[in-house]
Amino acid sequence: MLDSPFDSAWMRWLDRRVPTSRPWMLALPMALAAGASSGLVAGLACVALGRADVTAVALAAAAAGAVVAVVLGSLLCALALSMRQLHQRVTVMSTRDDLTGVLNRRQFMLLAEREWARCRRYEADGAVLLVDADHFRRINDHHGHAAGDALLREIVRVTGGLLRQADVLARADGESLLVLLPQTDPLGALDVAERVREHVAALQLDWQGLRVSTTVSIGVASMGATHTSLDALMADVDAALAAAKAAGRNCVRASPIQPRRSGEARPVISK
Ligand SMILES: Nc1nc2c(ncn2[C@@H]2O[C@H](COP(=O)(O)OP(=O)(O)OP(=O)(O)O)[C@@H](O)[C@H]2O)c(=O)[nH]1
Repeated sequence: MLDSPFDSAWMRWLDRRVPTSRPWMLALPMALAAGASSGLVAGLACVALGRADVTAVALAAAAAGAVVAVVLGSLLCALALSMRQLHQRVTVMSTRDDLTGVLNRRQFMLLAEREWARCRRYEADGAVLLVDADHFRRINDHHGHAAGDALLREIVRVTGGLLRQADVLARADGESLLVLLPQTDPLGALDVAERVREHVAALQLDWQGLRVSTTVSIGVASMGATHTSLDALMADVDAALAAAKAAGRNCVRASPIQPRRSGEARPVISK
């Protein structure tokens, strides 16, 4: 949950009492309570002053009180509903990437930190992938920034379609994505990375009659005992991506802590 002025105690109180679909649930009880109490007060005042028209004054006061309460209740409802919408919008803006709609890096790091702690606590498996589009500058240069944007969205769509519900997909920055794979061992992470690589390589964006495509290089790092912090893990995944780029792109490289596959000189898989 975000820290924001919308999280103040009174906002939360109001929010609980104003269901989106039934705003009258606040206005109606307020009107009844205000009408009854102002009628009662007016009636008592009439009795105290010895006036004869007790009932008429009490009824008039009750009606006036109810009207005022309905107006106030409606205003409060409108305020609560617009604050809620604003809160939802601020939450989306601060956690999601505008272009692709997936989580932003900041939010990813919060979730990764939690997963990191869980893995350490229970000695569980988990992995992070860093997926970076290859030579993306050329896409922008040849087809324009809008085509690059559309291709990025397609890469996100394709990648997201390959992940489980518990996995987390985020935009790291520019043309790179981060994937968090909870409960995934090193070989499982390599398999996911390889599938992402293959599916992106097969992607063909139809852009103004032209076929636009790209490949991705992917770094993989598993949450192992050798990492003393999440930062160390992220440094490993950066290094693995750099190795994939250096190896010619359109391939997957894992950080050295990955167990080796039989016969491999390095713990990597590639195209
Ligand atoms: N269309 C579009 N382009 C972006 C976005 N973010 C970053 N880029 C572009 O991605 C390109 C990244 O360029 P580089 O860092 O040189 O990397 P690259 O060309 O992909 O080369 P390698 O990563 O080394 O394979 C730049 O042209 C950026 O403008 C975006 O949101 N939309």
